[in-house]
Amino acid sequence: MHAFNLQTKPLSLAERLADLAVDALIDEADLSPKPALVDRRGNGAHTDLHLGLMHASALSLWPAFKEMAEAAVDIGEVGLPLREAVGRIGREGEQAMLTTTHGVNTHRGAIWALGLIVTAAALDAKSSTVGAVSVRAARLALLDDRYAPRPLSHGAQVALRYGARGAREEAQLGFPSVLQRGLPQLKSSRARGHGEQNARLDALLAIMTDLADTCVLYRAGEAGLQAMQQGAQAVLDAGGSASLTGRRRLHELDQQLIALNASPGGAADLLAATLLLDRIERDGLFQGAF
Ligand SMILES: CC(C)(COP(=O)(O)OP(=O)(O)OC[C@H]1O[C@@H](n2cnc3c(N)ncnc32)[C@H](O[C@H]2O[C@H](COP(=O)(O)OP(=O)(O)OP(=O)(O)O)[C@@H](O)[C@H]2O)[C@@H]1O)[C@@H](O)C(=O)NCCC(=O)NCCS
Ligand SMILES: Nc1ncnc2[nH]cnc12
Repeated sequence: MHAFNLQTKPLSLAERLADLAVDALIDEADLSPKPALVDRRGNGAHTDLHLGLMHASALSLWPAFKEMAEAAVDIGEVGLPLREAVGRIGREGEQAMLTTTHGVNTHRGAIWALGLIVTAAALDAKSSTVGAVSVRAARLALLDDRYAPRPLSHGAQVALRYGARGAREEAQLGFPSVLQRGLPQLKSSRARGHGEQNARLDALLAIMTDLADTCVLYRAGEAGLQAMQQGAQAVLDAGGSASLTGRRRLHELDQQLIALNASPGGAADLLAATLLLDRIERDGLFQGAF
């Protein structure tokens, strides 16, 4: 008999969804050149983040994503018991992330967005279109978790100061930045033959054109948000990241946002959500033997 058992056990639905979520986070981190964000080139506008930390953080979240999907399978319906189970698992995931990163917030927004998507997808693996999954995710996000602490987070501070719609509202509305900006741009750039990396960059830029990114508002105020939205639109208007002029505009945007300390971390999370929903819809969830 061979020393190794080369037959791998089929993944459960929860394991497959956790794999897809972690892959989406790693694909987002690796995508380059992203304006003012951590990527293969460097740390963007961040002093406390780097690519290795983003990868380690993504991997540390695998158990939380798996547990959220398992809770969805066990509980079986959208309701307060599932919302509160997922809230508890999300908070534990945040702790695992902070232990891994020694206290740096790498993926708080991503735990929220991708956690809801993983949970919603696991609730009904046969109904895994982008529309169906995002509606279930929104219904979950609309429920109030009685055990959630209400800290004066960066998002809460800019909501008070500017009246901005943050991560919570984005999910409660069914991820409009993903469904109306990121995914249509990803598909149209792919259809124009721009190549996968450029299509993903264009999807990120499309999200940035309209998002009230609370990271940018917190770090650089309304001037920073305007620079992000207008600069992203200028890249797309110039032909996107696959064109020479678009690439020049993208470089200018990178420099401008770094100078303003305006890192679009919320848009990065929503790109990861875009990639995850795209993979779930394109590849389906029935590759294992669950
Ligand atoms: C409901 C929560 C999302 C909490 O939301 P809230 O707005 O109160 O909290 P924040 O701590 O500000 O986190 C929100 C994060 O979401 C991302 N984001 C920003 N704008 C948007 C948007 N318009 N739409 C969607 N997502 C958005 C963003 O995450 C990224 O940025 C993070 C870095 O930001 P920050 O901490 O501000 O860091 P720095 O500027 O670098 O500051 P310094 O530390 O250097 O000073 C990074 O992590 C990215 O992920 C926002 O930060 C939800 O989190 C919640 O309720 N959690 C509790 C547990 C729970 O119920 N979980 C459910 C699991 S399904
Ligand atoms: N690539 C990235 N750089 C900085 N902050 C982020 N938050 C999520 N992804 C990020």
